[in-house]
Amino acid sequence: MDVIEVRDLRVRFGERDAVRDVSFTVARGEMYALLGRHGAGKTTLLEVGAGLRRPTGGTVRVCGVDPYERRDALRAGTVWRDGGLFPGLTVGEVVDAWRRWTLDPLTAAEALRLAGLSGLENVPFERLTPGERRLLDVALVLLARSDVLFLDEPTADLQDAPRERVWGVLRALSAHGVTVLMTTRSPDEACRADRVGILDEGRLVTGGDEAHPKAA
Ligand SMILES: Nc1ncnc2c1ncn2[C@@H]1O[C@H](COP(=O)(O)OP(=O)(O)OP(=O)(O)O)[C@@H](O)[C@H]1O
Repeated sequence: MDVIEVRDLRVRFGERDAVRDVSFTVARGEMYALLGRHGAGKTTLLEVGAGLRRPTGGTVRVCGVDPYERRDALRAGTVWRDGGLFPGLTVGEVVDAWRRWTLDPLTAAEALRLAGLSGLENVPFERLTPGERRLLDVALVLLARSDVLFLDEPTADLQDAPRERVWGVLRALSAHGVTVLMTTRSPDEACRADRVGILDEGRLVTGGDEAHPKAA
């Protein structure tokens, strides 16, 4: 079954369609990158997929359910580009605090291992590199056993080594069946995903259901 199904999606702000007639699917364990320029509609699409915004038209299903109506029923996590700021706390303290708000969480050690941050429990948040901060955000959504990730420009502004580290973690998660819908403005980054959908002024100009290797 496709984990993410987007059909004829339209999102209108006032007089303007930010997303129009967009259809695509993402299979379990697949990494799908939405590539587009500034203002192309990537974040809006991610918000709808994550159940944070109701579409104007069309449908979105995540694991077969409407993410806007039944967000609590989904094990889906979202990481925004700006990410969390946790001054004054160590990595372990951040994760422990998050666990207290999470139903049936993973252990802190397991979430940090999956996010490639094992051994950093005692490191203050301020000492983390930008890449490690991004991965800490990933660890926090993994705590809730999320198997669908919506990632807003996960490698933006990272240098080569931390970017590789983030990709390594995402690849490992994908290999274990985690489904990833990510956005990027970089064609090079997009091409590293299993599939790329190019968004231009709200329309998916390529990357709809015409090419779907994992469904074959
Ligand atoms: N809440 C809103 N109200 C009105 N217009 C909005 C709102 N959110 C987004 N837009 C508009 O919708 C269009 C798509 O915006 P969106 O943020 O989805 O693009 P994006 O591809 O994510 O861009 P960026 O790469 O800059 O994040 C833009 O024209 C934007 O100005």
